[in-house]
Amino acid sequence: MKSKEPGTIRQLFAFVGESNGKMRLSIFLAVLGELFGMGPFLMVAVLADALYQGTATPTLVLFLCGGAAVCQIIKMLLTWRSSLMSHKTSFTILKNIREAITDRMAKVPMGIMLETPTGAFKNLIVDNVAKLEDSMAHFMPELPSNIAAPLCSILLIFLLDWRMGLAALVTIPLGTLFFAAMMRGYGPRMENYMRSANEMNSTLVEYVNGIQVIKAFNRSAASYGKYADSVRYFHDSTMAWWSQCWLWNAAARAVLPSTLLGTLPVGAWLYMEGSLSLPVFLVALVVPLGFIAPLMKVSEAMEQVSMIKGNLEQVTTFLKTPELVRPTEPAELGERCYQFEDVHFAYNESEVLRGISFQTQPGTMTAIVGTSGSGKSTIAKLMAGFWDVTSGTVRFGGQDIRNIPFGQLMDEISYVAQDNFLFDKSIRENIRMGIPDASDGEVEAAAKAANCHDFIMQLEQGYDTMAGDAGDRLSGGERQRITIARAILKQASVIILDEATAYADPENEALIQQAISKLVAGKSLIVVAHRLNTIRNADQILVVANGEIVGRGIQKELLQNCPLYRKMWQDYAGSIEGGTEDV
Ligand SMILES: Nc1ncnc2c1ncn2[C@@H]1O[C@H](COP(=O)(O)OP(=O)(O)OP(=O)(O)O)[C@@H](O)[C@H]1O
Repeated sequence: MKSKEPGTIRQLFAFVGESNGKMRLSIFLAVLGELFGMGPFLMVAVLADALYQGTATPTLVLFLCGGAAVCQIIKMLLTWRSSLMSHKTSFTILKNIREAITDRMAKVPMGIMLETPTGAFKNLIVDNVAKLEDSMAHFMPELPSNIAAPLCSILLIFLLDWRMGLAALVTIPLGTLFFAAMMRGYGPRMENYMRSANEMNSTLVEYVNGIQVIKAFNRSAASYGKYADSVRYFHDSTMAWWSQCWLWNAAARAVLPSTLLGTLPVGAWLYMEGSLSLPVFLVALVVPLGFIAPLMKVSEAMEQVSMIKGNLEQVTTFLKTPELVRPTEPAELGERCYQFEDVHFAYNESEVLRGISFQTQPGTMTAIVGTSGSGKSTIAKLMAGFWDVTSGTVRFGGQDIRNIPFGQLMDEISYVAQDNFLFDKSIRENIRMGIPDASDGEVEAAAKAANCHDFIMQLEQGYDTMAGDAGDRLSGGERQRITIARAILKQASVIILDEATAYADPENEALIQQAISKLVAGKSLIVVAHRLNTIRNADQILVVANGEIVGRGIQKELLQNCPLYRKMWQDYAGSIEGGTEDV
């Protein structure tokens, strides 16, 4: 419920952590600085009065001027300390927010991480948080001090003459009204602005990633409809927002500073009437001019609150993503095999797996085949613990997978996905990720087993070539073999291959198959397969259609009693004759 959500400032303070005291002190110093900032005005009032009364002496003038200078210096020092502390605190808040996000990233279902566009995470961690810094560092200490400064000025004028105090306030109701008109619907508009900015950034990242395809088809940026739409939407929503604000903003900024509209006629009338002295008249004219700037800053601070709110909302929404709850103590594992017991799974509303039950045996190969979109990869992702089941149980080593710490499960399995990701580190370090403390010899042995040693040695710097630099020169199959070398080095007891050979050419496929056979020697292998020839010798083949297992057994059995498998095999055989191999 929205009303139970803590306010923006409270939410921010939740991230202040160890710097809570510093932030409060910085606010206190800023307010104190403003109080000292009133000193010179007070001195001017006293001096003007003394001059007018004819009681001014050189000592008094010197004392008042010195006092004004000291007040100004103290104000400067206090503001400087306050600003320093608030910036430091802001960076602590940003650090805490970023840590909270990255901590959450490690705990949310891995599937969410894999399926969220990279651009969205970049927005969240870099852009959103950076925007917060600027708003926070100034907003936190300046808001109280910017409120304190006008209040002190007003108090001073009221003390000198309450009628002039009222006259100085005359523009505030009208200015506030204009300001309120500007802020109408600000929150939702801001949210819309940020959503459209995020969407534009995400599609931009997607566009850059897909630039090869766009060029290959000789298309312009505008032809990439999603990107063009998101830019247009960002432009339209920003313009709609600002055109609503501009008029009221200009009106508020024009009216608020015009305190002379009240003080000049009222003061002149009271002075001529003889009930107001000239020094008080002059002070009442000048002092309000000093509180206009802080008041304008208060109005800007209101905008900043909305900005902070919008940015914080993105952060808190992600922080509320339910995490995968796993124990911290290692679980006792039996034989390293999987048991699916009546597993149902839905990504959102619609179920993609229904009543899946099967068991794998240690040291054997289980293949999962089926029509496109039937749920094969989802089964593999549940095995890797990327998502939790909706109902039913996935067991590994006899334990419910939810009772196994994520790190322990990851030590047991190697998950080789289709989009074989290489970090922008040296190829050696990419392979070493399998076991961070592996020696160079072990890394090279794994690379040899995965049939990558030869092509790595042909690269300019061999194993020390950066994967990013080599990226263009590595074929999909070569990249695949590097990830297999990584998995070989890891020595996990279970290997999960998700469509590992889907896009390899025949020569690469043979090399990949050799690499895989070394990878899986003596291990349990689960393979999500598109090419039926790679799994014809599997110990168990599961045929999936529409989220259900419609056939299971070895190839020979399935060819006899599973019509879908028979058809897939016939299609596959036909495609080979027809010159392509995809099923
Ligand atoms: N993150 C997701 N959110 C929502 N739906 C998803 C998600 N991932 C997959 N799906 C849907 O779940 C269903 C099963 O997908 P899955 O990738 O497991 O099928 P698959 O058999 O491996 O398909 P393919 O062989 O084409 O890769 C599909 O309808 C797919 O659109």
